[in-house]
Amino acid sequence: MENRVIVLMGPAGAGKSTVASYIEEKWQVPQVITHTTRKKREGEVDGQDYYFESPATFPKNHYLEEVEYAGNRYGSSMEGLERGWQKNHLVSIVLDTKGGETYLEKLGDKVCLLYITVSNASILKKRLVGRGDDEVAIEKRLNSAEFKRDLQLPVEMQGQAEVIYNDNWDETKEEIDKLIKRLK
Ligand SMILES: Nc1ncnc2c1ncn2[C@@H]1O[C@H](COP(=O)(O)OP(=O)(O)OP(=O)(O)O)[C@@H](O)[C@H]1O
Ligand SMILES: Nc1nc2c(ncn2[C@@H]2O[C@H](COP(=O)(O)O)[C@@H](O)[C@H]2O)c(=O)[nH]1
Repeated sequence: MENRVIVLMGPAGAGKSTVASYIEEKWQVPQVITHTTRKKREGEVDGQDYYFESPATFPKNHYLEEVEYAGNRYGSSMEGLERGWQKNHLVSIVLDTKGGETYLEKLGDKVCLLYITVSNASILKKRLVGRGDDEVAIEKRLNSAEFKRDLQLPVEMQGQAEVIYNDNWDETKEEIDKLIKRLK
């Protein structure tokens, strides 16, 4: 079987991490862990949700791509991807759309792009509040250029990415199950 990576993109709060956890639990598709300088949210675990870095340690890793998102740095490594592929030929990674474009450029048909969004963007803030995010961090995120950019799938990826509207979790699971059965 050829190695492939499902790249999950979409606006903050759309449900990218929720989908990544679901496909890991239900379909044993491991998640590639990325690096960030962002502060841990309550319940997040180093090495499980992210490799949490300081501004001093972040540049010491070797990245396939790295971005700044709402004032924090994020990066993913080829080593992380290879570690995932040692466990399974199909893995997933959660990236912003800029990272998704880089993956497509660098990895070509090894990449399966999946854009998760919602029909009404006003629900996104409610989901971030419900997740327990800090109020100041939510405002900073919602006002960031990166959040606004990721409200739409960039033109370059239109027609190349699957799009799922995660308005209703039961319906989303059905869509995801169909996609994974095609890729497995
Ligand atoms: N279909 C859904 N209906 C209601 N709540 C949902 C749904 N999907 C996810 N959520 C909830 O919305 C919140 C945000 O989801 P999640 O953390 O997966 O979003 P995300 O896209 O990864 O966000 P971010 O980019 O900010 O990390 C979580 O509390 C999650 O449980
Ligand atoms: N291009 C990359 N984007 C990444 C990476 N790791 C996470 N992300 C994206 O950043 C934002 C914010 O994430 P959050 O956990 O702080 O909510 C989100 O869009 C993620 O998809 C990465 O290594 N590269």
